[in-house]
Amino acid sequence: MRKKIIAGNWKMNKVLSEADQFVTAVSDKVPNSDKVEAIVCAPFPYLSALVEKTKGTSLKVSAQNMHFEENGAFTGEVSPVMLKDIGVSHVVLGHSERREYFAETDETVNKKTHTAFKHGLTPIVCVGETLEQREANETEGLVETQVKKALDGLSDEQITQTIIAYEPVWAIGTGKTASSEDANKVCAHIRNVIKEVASESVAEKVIIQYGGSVKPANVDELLAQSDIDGALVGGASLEADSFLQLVEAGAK
Ligand SMILES: O=C(CO)COP(=O)(O)O
Repeated sequence: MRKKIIAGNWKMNKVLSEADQFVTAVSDKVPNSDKVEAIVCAPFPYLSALVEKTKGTSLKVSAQNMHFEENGAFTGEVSPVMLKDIGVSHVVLGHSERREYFAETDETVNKKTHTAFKHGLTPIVCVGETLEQREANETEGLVETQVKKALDGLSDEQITQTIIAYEPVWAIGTGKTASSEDANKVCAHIRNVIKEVASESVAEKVIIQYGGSVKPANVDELLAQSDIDGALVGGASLEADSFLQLVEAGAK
């Protein structure tokens, strides 16, 4: 039985006092359970403070991006070495907003998955189609390519540890959720792709999240699906109460 992982992606939201209040309200309420894991993906300036504040609790702290190089002349970038050094455990890679606005490609996502593992960070790799691609029936092919390229060259052990987040772009921040059956179909397809590139036993272990307008009202139905092992949540992760409801749903 795979555990559920609920990750709240704050994107570019909150000032430090709000981030601090959120973690104060949430961290002690996250259960220490083998059924659910809870992660907050916070903006870079807060990571260090949040790692300190969550010590001794079950709430994990993730970055939302990083560079693939360890250091060097890359003004404005943050490296995996820095994230590891301050105690961050996870990093979101290839979010559709990074792909759309910041020229992230399958190739850079692949480089980043490799450096993430090199430095002991767990990658949350995002894949998903645009509305245009869905309407052209390209969803499965596109997601397959994104997954294969992101995981290229990783060992089976590393693939087992990778978290994949299926986030249809048209469902992000729009209030439109993929039906749980449609979301599950794509997540099951991703599991098949992993079976092909690694093995059945690896595919059975990999955590595949769904993301796109997940909220307390629809999370139970999504998590009840056979191949959806959690959620990557934007809007509904910004309020402590709503985030905790999502975590509770994952613990059921
Ligand atoms: O992009 C998302 C999480 O990474 C989803 O955002 P929303 O939950 O706001 O649709």
